[in-house]
Amino acid sequence: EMMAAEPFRIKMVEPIKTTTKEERQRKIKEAGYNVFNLESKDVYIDLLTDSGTSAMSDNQWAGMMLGDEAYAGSKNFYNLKDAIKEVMGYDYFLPTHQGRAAENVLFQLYVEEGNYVPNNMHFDTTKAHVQDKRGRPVNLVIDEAYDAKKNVPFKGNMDIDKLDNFLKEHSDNVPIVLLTVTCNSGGGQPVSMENIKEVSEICKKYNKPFYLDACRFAENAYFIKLREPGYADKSIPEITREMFSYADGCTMSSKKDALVNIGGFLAMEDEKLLDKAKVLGVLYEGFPTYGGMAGRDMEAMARGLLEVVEEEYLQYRINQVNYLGEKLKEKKVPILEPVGGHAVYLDAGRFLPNIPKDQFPGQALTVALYEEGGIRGVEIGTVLSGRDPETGDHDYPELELVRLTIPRRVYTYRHMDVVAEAAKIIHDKRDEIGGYKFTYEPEILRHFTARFAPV
Ligand SMILES: CC1=C(O)/C(=C\N=C(/Cc2ccc(O)c(F)c2)C(=O)O)C(COP(=O)(O)O)=CN1
Repeated sequence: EMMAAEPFRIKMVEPIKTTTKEERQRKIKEAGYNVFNLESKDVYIDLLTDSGTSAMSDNQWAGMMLGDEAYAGSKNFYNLKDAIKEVMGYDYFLPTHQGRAAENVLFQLYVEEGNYVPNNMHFDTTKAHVQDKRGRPVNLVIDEAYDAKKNVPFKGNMDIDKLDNFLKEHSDNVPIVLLTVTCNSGGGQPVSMENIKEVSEICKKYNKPFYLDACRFAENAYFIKLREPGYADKSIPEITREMFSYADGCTMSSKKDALVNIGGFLAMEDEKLLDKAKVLGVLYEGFPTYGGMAGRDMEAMARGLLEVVEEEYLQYRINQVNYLGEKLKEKKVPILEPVGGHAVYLDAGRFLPNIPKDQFPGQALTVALYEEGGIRGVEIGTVLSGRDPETGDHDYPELELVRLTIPRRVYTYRHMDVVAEAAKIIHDKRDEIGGYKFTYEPEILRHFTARFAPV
């Protein structure tokens, strides 16, 4: 059947400027070789994150004009409640200003000093908020997740035996079990419905609350439809409702799979939990019918949740990310396989094998991408991983990656070609690339504001 083009036409554009290589070399030096310190105007193709960077639809923008900014009982809150019910099946939710705010509330309710919190893989804000409550994040993803060359359909899966054994040994010290869909730290890899069901059964066996980190739930559902037997003929909402039916609730950063620039929520089945969450919501986010957002933001989010589960959108979204991955593979640039739902992850460890982990190969490749093409990726490796609180040494992750994160409905296939070309040019001269050292290393979430120098 005919190939499909983008399921939209473009009504407004946001001009971007190219810069010269000399300008970029000066800018990145001034930024302490940390792309988080760059100004957006100095970035040509910004692949730092898919979080909050989506393009909204005309339907969502129209919703921005319908903000009911009542302090309590905003109609946008009720529209959002209906959208959450439609797509996730949950009756109760607490709006928050973004995903980490939902994590903050949930973990304050559940996590106490010394607790373990199992997850397939914690992303860094989830890890940071568990640690902020003196808990210990534990990653129990399947071993294949750490083999960048292994092409496995559901690489985000929790290792069920590991989880069972962990709970057998530590059950009294585990207040809650999380599952991140898709698994960002592992390469935007999906979790199968069967695995979600199995995690749910184990949590019931040990009587543990089970929450999904739902940031990229729609992309996860699309992979289930494509790859899992029995789901090819199901609609995306049928699949998403089944996913959430196995969990007690979810944290959600709407900045990803709700197609908005700000916002999030904590959703749950249990009204009593909502009552407890509301107390913290009032303290940290705002009255429970706005939760740190304007009414207009909630309206855009309600409409975004209904749009993100549309199949032709997901087909376009997943195919565009995969296109970049295929282009890079054609050019022999090492990437993590299979290509993720929201990003292509360059395998900096294989790309720059001569740079030791404590000289940050991912950081070196991120800097090179900016200098070569004005492209901003993000290091997902030793820098992001931070230091082990017990040993004080770097908390070395298995993989040294650079995430090329594709915003939703923003860039064209031509932009993908430019990114692949820049990566190829760097790959051809990779022996000239050296490592980096800290000149300033902050205490927590160091990757945001750290400064580096070439060793
Ligand atoms: C699976 C998961 C996330 O991916 C996530 C966020 N992700 C970001 C933004 C980001 C966050 C921290 C960084 O060091 C970073 F460099 C990028 C991202 O790009 O991937 C959050 C938190 O959701 P919030 O951002 O709405 O609070 C919770 N869970």
